[in-house]
Amino acid sequence: MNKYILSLDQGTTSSRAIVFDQAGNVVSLAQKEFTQHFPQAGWVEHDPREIWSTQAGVAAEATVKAGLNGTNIAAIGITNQRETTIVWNRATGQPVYNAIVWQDRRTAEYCNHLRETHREDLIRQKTGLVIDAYFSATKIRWILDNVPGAREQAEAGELAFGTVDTWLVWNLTRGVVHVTDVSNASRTLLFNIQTLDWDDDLLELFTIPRSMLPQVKASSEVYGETKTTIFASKVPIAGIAGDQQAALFGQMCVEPGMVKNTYGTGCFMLMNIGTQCLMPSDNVLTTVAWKVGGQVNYAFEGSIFIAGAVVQWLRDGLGIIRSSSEVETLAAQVEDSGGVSFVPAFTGLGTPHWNPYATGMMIGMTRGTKAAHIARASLEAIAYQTVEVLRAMEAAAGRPVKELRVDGGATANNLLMQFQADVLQTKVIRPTFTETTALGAAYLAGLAVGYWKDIDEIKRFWKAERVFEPTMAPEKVAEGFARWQRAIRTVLAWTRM
Ligand SMILES: Nc1ncnc2c1ncn2[C@@H]1O[C@H](COP(=O)(O)OP(=O)(O)O)[C@@H](O)[C@H]1O
Ligand SMILES: O=P(O)(O)OC[C@H](O)CO
Repeated sequence: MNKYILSLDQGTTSSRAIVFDQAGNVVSLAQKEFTQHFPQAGWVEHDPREIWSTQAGVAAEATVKAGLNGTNIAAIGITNQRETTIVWNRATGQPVYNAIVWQDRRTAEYCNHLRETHREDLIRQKTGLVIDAYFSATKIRWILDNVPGAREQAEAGELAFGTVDTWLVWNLTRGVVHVTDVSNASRTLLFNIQTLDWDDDLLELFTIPRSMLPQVKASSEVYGETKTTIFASKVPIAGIAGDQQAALFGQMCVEPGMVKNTYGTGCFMLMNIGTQCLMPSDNVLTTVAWKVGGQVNYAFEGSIFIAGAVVQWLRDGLGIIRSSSEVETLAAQVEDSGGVSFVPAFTGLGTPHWNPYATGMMIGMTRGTKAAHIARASLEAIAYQTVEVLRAMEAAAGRPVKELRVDGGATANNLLMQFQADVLQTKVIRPTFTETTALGAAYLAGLAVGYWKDIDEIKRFWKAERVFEPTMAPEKVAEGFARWQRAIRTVLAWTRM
């Protein structure tokens, strides 16, 4: 009987499930968007039950579409939007509050206070991260402080915390397994990436009881078996990684120095730095890439909070396009942005600025400004933010980046990819298969159960579909980037910190 790997990819805007065969090909795919809740300015929440129901729904759909049932599935791999925080009651399995999403800024004030009163460099040495509302710790603390009775229940050992991977495994095993993997743990601001354990000093600082936390496992091992009725038989859950780390693995950036950039809701650039935990002084993060075969691999990361989401905003907020793909046709109607600069800092700024209060700004409009110029300025904003991150990463690594592997929904946009290569002055390589996040989780799961022998076997599945070579004159590149930097400075001058 042929066997397959089922990958569950729980993203910020949708839940996806993909069935892969042994050659790394897609056999079937199902996807469902779910509700975004914005209860106050700067707050972003998801309903954990909707995360689970959409994920369970697409898992069943993809399996059925492929004509399979649980007996044909060798293993399940899970990958997820990271940092998003869920706290639930261990006995009932019910969340005590909505999931607080990675983009949520409600704890920015508290982070500012922490920055003033605590040694940020010490926290950085332990976690590889900066103090920012982006990460899970302050979100857990907020739930314990604001949901009536939550702190008492947590202290009595009645509550469990998890990032989305943990929540999915808990539900897939009906409350039997409470685990996460090292890559997700490294995004919480509670995990010491040197000792690879939850850090007692940080737990004390954020007043979080250790009993709430999941057990931290490798990214590729059998964590348990499914107990849900979705599958006719028990299926091993054998791979977990945060979506950006999974994409790094799916892109086969397995050698130090290899870099990928994923263009989804946000943009996340990761560079493999090998087995040593290096801490650059710049605002580049250090994170755990994965633990496979007993070996931990680290990565540098640059995080951009708004990338493809700016295109969604043009569609849903401004209504100047009907579908995301229309942005390319619209932007192609003009040669350039006509002097318009757009900084889409809708949820603050990440790397390298780390400013939670920054908001969006569009500047340089005239009577001649058309929707096409705004579309173009939006795509340019994605590309220029990426330039800032890549330059910071090069400074951290002490060497230039020669090529960038790209993936994610917005890489379908050829105009954006060509402009990206131009302004980076670096080769941009798009693989044949751009759902690398799901692929990475599938690889991790497959390796754990012997579906694939080793990394060398899966390496040969990666193939370039198109290489975008830089063609723009260097003076033009420099002029455009200088204008972008001026726009960023203007946003930061406008913003309080
Ligand atoms: N042709 C396109 N040009 C630019 N952006 C696009 C295009 N197609 C999709 N996108 C953007 O890509 C994002 C979806 O990518 P995806 O990788 O599915 O993201 P996520 O995993 O964050 O939900 C959306 O924000 C969407 O606006
Ligand atoms: O849902 P995505 O793919 O935009 O990824 C979100 C990141 O994991 C946030 O850190």
